[in-house]
Amino acid sequence: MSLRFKAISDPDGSGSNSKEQKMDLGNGSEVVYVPRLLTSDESWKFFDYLNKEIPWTRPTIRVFGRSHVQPRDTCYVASKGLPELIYSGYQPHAFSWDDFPPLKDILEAVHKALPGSTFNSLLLNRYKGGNDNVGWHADDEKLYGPTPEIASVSFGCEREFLMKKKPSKSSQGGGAPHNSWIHLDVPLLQPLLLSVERRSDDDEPVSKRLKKSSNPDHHSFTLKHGSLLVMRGYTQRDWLHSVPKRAKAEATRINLTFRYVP
Ligand SMILES: O=C(O)CCC(=O)C(=O)O
Ligand SMILES: [Fe+2]
Repeated sequence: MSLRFKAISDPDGSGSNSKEQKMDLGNGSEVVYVPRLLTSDESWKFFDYLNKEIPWTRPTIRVFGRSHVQPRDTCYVASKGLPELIYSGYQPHAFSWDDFPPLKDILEAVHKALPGSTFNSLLLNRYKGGNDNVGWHADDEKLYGPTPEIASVSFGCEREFLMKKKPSKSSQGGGAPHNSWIHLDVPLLQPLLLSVERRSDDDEPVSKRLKKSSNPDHHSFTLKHGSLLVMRGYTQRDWLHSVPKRAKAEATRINLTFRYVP
């Protein structure tokens, strides 16, 4: 069985962000993909600004009781008065939206694409080549509540974004591990060939860009320059995601994940 993105509105094929596509992951989890939230030119302007102006840091974090230098640069922006974010034993300094005005323009584009959604904090990541990555995790910090909506905007080098289902409760503890759970840190999907920038990709249904997999518990997306990917519902409770190392991804990618802290 293969789950497919369903185009929910593409009346004119104009290449605007009306080409929103939804994927129902089951049990109240959903992913939405907007291939072109921003035009390529706009997106390169934002990329250059962010690459140069954001005070990127590469903190030491704790994972499974061990200290590591996080394998990507990061920065955090949040509205005043929100509780502090702590992840992997690291508490980032919260910069203000006024420190980086173009972020407010990107946030406005996200809000416009997702009517009714509100975001008041932002985690920025910069991957300076194919070695930089984010391992399997869920953004399930209590701070975000049980069903956080996370809006992820990507700039620069296309990278693969993998999702896999967490083991079901019945397979945790006691019995044999869930089949697909054995290689926790090894992507189970073969890498997609990183596509060379092809204009026509914009018009290609995301279903065609999905790795063909017989396993409905694993999905792979190539996140394009200027695209928006939204995870909502119970996605953080039931699924993990990662951006794995890719030797061929030499160029820099910047990703912004907008979140809401109630
Ligand atoms: O870079 C990405 O696409 C994902 C980043 C991410 O998962 C995170 O910041 O929590
Ligand atoms: Fe994440």
